[in-house]
Amino acid sequence: MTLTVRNLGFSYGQTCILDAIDVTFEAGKFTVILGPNGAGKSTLLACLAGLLEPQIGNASLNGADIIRMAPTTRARHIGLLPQGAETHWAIPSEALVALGRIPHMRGAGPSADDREAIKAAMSATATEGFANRPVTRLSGGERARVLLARVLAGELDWILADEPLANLDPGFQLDILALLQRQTEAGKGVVAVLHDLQYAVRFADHILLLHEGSLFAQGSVEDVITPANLAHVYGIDANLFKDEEGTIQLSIKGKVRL
Ligand SMILES: Nc1ncnc2c1ncn2[C@@H]1O[C@H](COP(=O)(O)OP(=O)(O)OP(=O)(O)O)[C@@H](O)[C@H]1O
Repeated sequence: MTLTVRNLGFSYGQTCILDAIDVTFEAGKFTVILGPNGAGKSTLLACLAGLLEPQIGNASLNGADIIRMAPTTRARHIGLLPQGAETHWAIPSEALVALGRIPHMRGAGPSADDREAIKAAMSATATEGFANRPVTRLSGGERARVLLARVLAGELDWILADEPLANLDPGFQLDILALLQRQTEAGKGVVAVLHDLQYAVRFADHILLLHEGSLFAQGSVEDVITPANLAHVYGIDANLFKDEEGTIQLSIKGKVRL
């Protein structure tokens, strides 16, 4: 399963938001999209999820244009965890997670497979404890985990996650990153927008660095997280180094002095 973006351009009215984006996403890899606020990260994910139609070029799954796929077919392959998803519907958590199985259901309620997938997703996100509680009565971090469980329950080939760590405490942030990493080890493709460069360095197999709607750099951590790229895109003074255990870490010293 290959997810590909070819010469993709997206505009709101006359304003160009994404320009000439070319990427091949690989299954079994953790791809992290980085870039400053407003760089176009969420817009790119929305194009990959088939929610926005690019005016130029396309996003395709195994050669099929994503925007032209039947919504149910698309939903069996690609799941989007949107940024800061609010829920105003007092639906019990487990019922919300069960919605992630709808693309697989054939009419007559959940099958044994559906129930198993819902249980596994809730266990992986440590959300079983509030299965019966309405999502409107959860904390921001608890709700974020339930929403991720909904995507996991779909057992999709591709998980697109827009800032999946927002609202999570450091322990859960690491749990969720490890969980997403396990998905890639099981052969799924994960594409996540992150703002935390340290986590990107630690977890990414491939990094896309967006800047003002263009793909400023892409490649491995060492290819992309360079002092010159970080200074240009974020205006920060930072560099990679190896700690005593030989693990690559990022040191952020501050803003670039002009
Ligand atoms: N519905 C819209 N109409 C017009 N412009 C929009 C709309 N949605 C987003 N934009 C603009 O598109 C640009 C890219 O937005 P996008 O949400 O993709 O950025 P982002 O990189 O995800 O940012 P952030 O890190 O702040 O979440 C921004 O300049 C934003 O103001």
